[in-house]
Amino acid sequence: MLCVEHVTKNYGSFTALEDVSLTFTSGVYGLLAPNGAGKTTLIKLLTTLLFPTRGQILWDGEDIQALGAEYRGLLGYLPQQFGYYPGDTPRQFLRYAAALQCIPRREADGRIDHLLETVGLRDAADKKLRKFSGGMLQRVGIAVAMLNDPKLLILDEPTAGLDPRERVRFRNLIHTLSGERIVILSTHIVSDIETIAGQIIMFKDHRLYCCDSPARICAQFQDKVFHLPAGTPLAQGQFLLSEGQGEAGPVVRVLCDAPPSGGIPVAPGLEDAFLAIYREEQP
Ligand SMILES: Nc1ncnc2c1ncn2[C@@H]1O[C@H](COP(=O)(O)OP(=O)(O)OP(=O)(O)O)[C@@H](O)[C@H]1O
Repeated sequence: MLCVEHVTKNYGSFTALEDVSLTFTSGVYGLLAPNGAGKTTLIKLLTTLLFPTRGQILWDGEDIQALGAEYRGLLGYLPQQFGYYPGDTPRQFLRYAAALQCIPRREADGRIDHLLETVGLRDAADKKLRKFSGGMLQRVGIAVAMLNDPKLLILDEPTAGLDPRERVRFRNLIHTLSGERIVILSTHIVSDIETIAGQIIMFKDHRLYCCDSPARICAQFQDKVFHLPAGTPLAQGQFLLSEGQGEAGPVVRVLCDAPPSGGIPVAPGLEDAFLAIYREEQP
């Protein structure tokens, strides 16, 4: 079990995270917040690339700083951008990564075959990485992160830049790999985690806003989301979520406490919740 206890992280006089407490057991956790909210900061703290200004992070009750290499040995991490040698094949690159982790060659080779199969790269195992698409490279990255069969798998915006098909494929892969481990996945793409994250963590004003299931987060906005015909002037207290196509033509999706005249109630989705929660924060 991983516990973040009252963690604050300052960069000089700027507070990126303030008094954050979280408990992670097994399953997929999605870190969902707008750019600059502190997702990468939390990930760097969890991967010991940064240390808290205040508070502590515990793995099974022991401080991860004190555990050091022992903690990093049970961690798999895919950063936003991972470095690789374009002239390598996935198999060569995975062997290199396994050697860095001191995994014996024979054990590594068996594991690499299994991982290449799992991430759907068996047929491309001996092709040069320079020829790979973004999605294929991300699958190599996740295979590297899985080499040590980690108990804790951390993925920082793993689907950024992938096309929809690769995104779905990657999501399925994460779901397959989650099993008994803790998977923490950062993103600002709602659809990436709506279906696979059991718990969604949101930050607001650099503090923890919630850690809850997608259904419970959406339930806060039950009976508050409506379709109105496009072009309807919005009254006070009505917030425009998005524009789109309804069954009877173009519509606007509106958040408001009382049903607007002519409004058709619709079930709130996680994207509605995201837009509603961060409505004061203009990009
Ligand atoms: N080394 C640093 N020095 C000063 N400020 C920093 C530093 N790293 C991050 N920040 C600031 O801390 C805040 C949180 O940054 P962080 O990268 O954690 O956000 P994020 O949610 O991961 O955003 P993104 O989705 O854009 O990566 C931002 O305002 C950022 O500018």
